[in-house]
Amino acid sequence: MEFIPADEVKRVLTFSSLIPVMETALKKFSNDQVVQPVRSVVHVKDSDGFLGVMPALSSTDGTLATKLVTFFPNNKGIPTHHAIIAMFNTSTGVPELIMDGKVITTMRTAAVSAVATKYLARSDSKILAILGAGVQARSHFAALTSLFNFDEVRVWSRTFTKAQELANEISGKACETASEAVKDADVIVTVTASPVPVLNKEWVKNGAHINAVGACRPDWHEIHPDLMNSSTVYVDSRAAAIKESGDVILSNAEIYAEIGEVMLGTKEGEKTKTTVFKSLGLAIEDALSAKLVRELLSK
Ligand SMILES: NC(=O)C1=CN([C@@H]2O[C@H](COP(=O)(O)OP(=O)(O)OC[C@H]3O[C@@H](n4cnc5c(N)ncnc54)[C@H](O)[C@@H]3O)[C@@H](O)[C@H]2O)C=CC1
Ligand SMILES: O=C([O-])C1=[NH+]CCC1
Repeated sequence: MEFIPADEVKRVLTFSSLIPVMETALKKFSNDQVVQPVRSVVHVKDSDGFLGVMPALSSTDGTLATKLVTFFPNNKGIPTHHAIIAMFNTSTGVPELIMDGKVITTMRTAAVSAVATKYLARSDSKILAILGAGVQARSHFAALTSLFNFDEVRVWSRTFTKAQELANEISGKACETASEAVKDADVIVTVTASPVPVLNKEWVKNGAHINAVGACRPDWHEIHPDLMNSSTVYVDSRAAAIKESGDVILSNAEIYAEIGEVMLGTKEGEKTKTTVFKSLGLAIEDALSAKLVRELLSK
């Protein structure tokens, strides 16, 4: 069977091609055009990692796929996330190919945040703050700056030298504290593997937009409950958020809408308060990204 390695995926996939596909994926998901259970997760206690199984069917796209993703936050010297995506024939169920899923996970997550930011942030957003300095921090910088012209980009990480490294790469400013990084920021991205909040209510300017991307476990949260409860909360999937998101579960915050509902126009984009987009990652994002990669490779 054909295997498409990471460097091939990386060679063809761009944010300009991926961002519109992610918008379509989110709309289809919130319009019941996708068959997708909440992912199954196997916790690997000894190393505090997990394996997630993420199947999705989009009949209108002729796409049946599943991603297998691992997140081992204690990995040192190798990435914390690894993944493969398998695609199947929708008429026969015959497996057609296996593709690396790490590049897709990295890029589609940031592409989804970029779409959410397009709908929820103020169009004149000037200051971007990134909390975390790993794979998703870099990817989010690339995706968000492909849509917005920020005057200033700030980075905070729990290890200052890591923040400095990333800030040097992107001509941004490294900050010693998260509160300094987010002061007056219009768009904030939280991309840490922290199990406890890294972002507090009193640091955030009213009306800012937050992409809350880490904390994909029910007992982990990145956003302080007071901030969750004083913001308008959007999610990628309601069903997933009430099962997987510690930010939602531990704060008991009300979910206003799925971001796909805002895109479809079935819910208004409510922007008067601070907005939080809680991202967990959807199988349909991976399935349609894999379909896109396949199409780009066949050109
Ligand atoms: N919503 C989604 O679709 C996806 C979410 N994620 C999540 O995004 C987060 C970042 O992922 P990557 O950048 O790939 O991981 P990474 O391992 O490359 O980077 C993690 C970052 O978190 C920081 N960190 C770790 N523990 C911390 C703590 N206790 N306090 C503060 N900072 C801490 C590290 O210093 C590093 O900057 C993870 O939580 C991951 O599970 C990742 C992929 C998809
Ligand atoms: O959707 C995804 O692939 C992931 N979400 C959190 C960790 C990996």
